[in-house]
Amino acid sequence: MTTDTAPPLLRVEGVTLQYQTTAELVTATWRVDFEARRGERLVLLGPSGCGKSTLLKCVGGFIAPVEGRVTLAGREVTAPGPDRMVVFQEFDQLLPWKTVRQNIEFPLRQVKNGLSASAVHDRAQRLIDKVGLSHFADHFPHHLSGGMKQRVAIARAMAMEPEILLMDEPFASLDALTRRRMQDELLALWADTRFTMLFVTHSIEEAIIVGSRIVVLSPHPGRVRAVLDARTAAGEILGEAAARALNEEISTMLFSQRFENGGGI
Ligand SMILES: Nc1ncnc2c1ncn2[C@@H]1O[C@H](COP(=O)(O)OP(=O)(O)OP(=O)(O)O)[C@@H](O)[C@H]1O
Repeated sequence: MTTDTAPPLLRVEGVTLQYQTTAELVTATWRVDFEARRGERLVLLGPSGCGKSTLLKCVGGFIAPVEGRVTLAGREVTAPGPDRMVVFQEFDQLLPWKTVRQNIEFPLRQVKNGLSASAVHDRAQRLIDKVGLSHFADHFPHHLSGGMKQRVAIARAMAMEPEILLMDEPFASLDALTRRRMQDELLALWADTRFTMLFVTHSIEEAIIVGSRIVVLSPHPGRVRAVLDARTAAGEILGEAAARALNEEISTMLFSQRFENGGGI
């Protein structure tokens, strides 16, 4: 459970991330610092190109920082691992030749010295039930809607019981109604299991709905502009007026930067 005195689960310290292309060296983020406590829903919010996805990939262990470091539960992140599962935006992240159940069971079976066959089955079934896909367990991905596919991707990631769930704009490709429903479902799932989540979005509304704290990043290269609470001191969802005020505060921050930097959100 989250306590303010517990050491942070995730620490991102002075992280600069770059891409070397044939033409140039692209600096995606510049000396970024933030922390996530256990059980927290931390959102990375910022305009397109500010390095949100690159930061997520770095926490995932897919990209190494050129400066700074990332630690999870005190261990430096140097490679991908089952303690950090990622859910992407794309609908095609599932294996099309496997059913819902097989998609969820597959990574569980890959874990060395892992679970018995019956434990794999039970854990997959529990997650299938949790995300409301009990009637679709034996369906293939092409029979599912976009929202259902994202539920499978979330269930698959959660079945691994990672230390932290990394979500890269997971609902961005969904229609507005489904997106809203998925946000609520994600919060219900969180209320049930209190997992730690790092969630990337460029939607201010989504950040305020989904996050308990929001890291606002400045435009390219991404730097931390502010870290804001998106819940009351008691951890409750913000009232309408407080949510609107927070939205305005963030909009002002992002739009003033936009004109300072001549860039677009
Ligand atoms: N593979 C790559 N090679 C070179 N540059 C890259 C690569 N991937 C990203 N970049 C650049 O790094 C910067 C950060 O990109 P990133 O995708 O992390 O931003 P983002 O905030 O997630 O944007 P969006 O919201 O549009 O997805 C951008 O300038 C982008 O052009």
